[in-house]
Amino acid sequence: MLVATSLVKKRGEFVLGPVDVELDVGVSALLGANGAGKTTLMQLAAGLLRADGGSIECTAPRGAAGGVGYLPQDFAGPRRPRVRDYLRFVAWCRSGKGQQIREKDIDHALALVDLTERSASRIGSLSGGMVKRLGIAQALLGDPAVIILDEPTVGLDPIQRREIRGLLQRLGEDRSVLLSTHLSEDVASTADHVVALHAGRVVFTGSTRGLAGGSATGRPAAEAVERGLIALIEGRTAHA
Ligand SMILES: Nc1ncnc2c1ncn2[C@@H]1O[C@H](COP(=O)(O)OP(=O)(O)OP(=O)(O)O)[C@@H](O)[C@H]1O
Repeated sequence: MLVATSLVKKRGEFVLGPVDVELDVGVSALLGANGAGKTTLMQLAAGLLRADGGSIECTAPRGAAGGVGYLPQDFAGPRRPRVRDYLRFVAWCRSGKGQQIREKDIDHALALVDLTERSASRIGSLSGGMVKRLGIAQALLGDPAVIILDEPTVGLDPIQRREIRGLLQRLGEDRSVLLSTHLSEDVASTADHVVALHAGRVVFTGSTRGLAGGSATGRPAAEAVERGLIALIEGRTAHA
C-alpha cells in the first residue's frame, strides 16, 4: 500500500503538492501532461528524493515482503555485465551484505519479463525493449509489495506492450503497482485506479471507469480514458 499525506516537494520554480493519495492493492495509473510532476512523485515514493513537507510511505500487507521496486524512466543499466550477473548484483545490494542470493528469485524475475533465454547476454547487446524488460525485472527482485514503474511500455513493440500489460495485471493481483504512462491503452487495459496530476496538484483520484465516464462494468475504451484526461487538463487550464 502507498500512502502520501500532505506531501510537498519543491524543485526550482515547480512545486508538487500538497498531495494526499492512498493506493491499495491493484494497478494505479499516474497521469498528467509533461511536467505535471509524475516522476517527482514516483521518486519520492521510491525514496530517491526527500520530501519538503508531509510524508509518503509504502507498506506491505501483514506477512508479505516489504519494500519498493522502482523502474526509472531512463533505465539503461550498465552495458558490460551479463543479464543474470547484473540481476544477481542488484539482488545482493537489496538483500544486505553477506546474504545468500536465491537463484530461483533471479530465474523467476527473468521468466516474468521473458528474458530467460538472454540471461547470459551482455546488457549492451540487448534491444531497447529488452533493456526495458530488464529494468522491470530488477524492480521485481525481492518481491516488493509496492512496484513503481515510470513509463514501462515506452520503446516496446506492440506485442511486448501487450505482454507487459498482462504482467502488470498479474502483479496487481496481490501488490500495489503504480505506473506512469502517456498511453491511454495502458490505462484502459491495466489500471483499476487513476491519479491525475496537473501542475503538481492532484486533479483526479478515482476509478478508471470514473475518469472515462463509462458503464459500470468492464474495462473502459482507451479513447474514453483519453477524452476524460483531456477534459480534466483543459478544464484546469481554462480555470488557471
Ligand atoms: N532535477 C530537477 N531540478 C529542478 N527541477 C526539476 C528537476 N527534475 C524535474 N524538475 C522540474 O519538476 C517539474 C516536474 O517534472 P517531472 O519530471 O516530475 O514531470 P513529469 O510529469 O514526470 O513529466 P514527463 O511526463 O515529461 O516525464 C518540471 O517543471 C521539471 O522541470
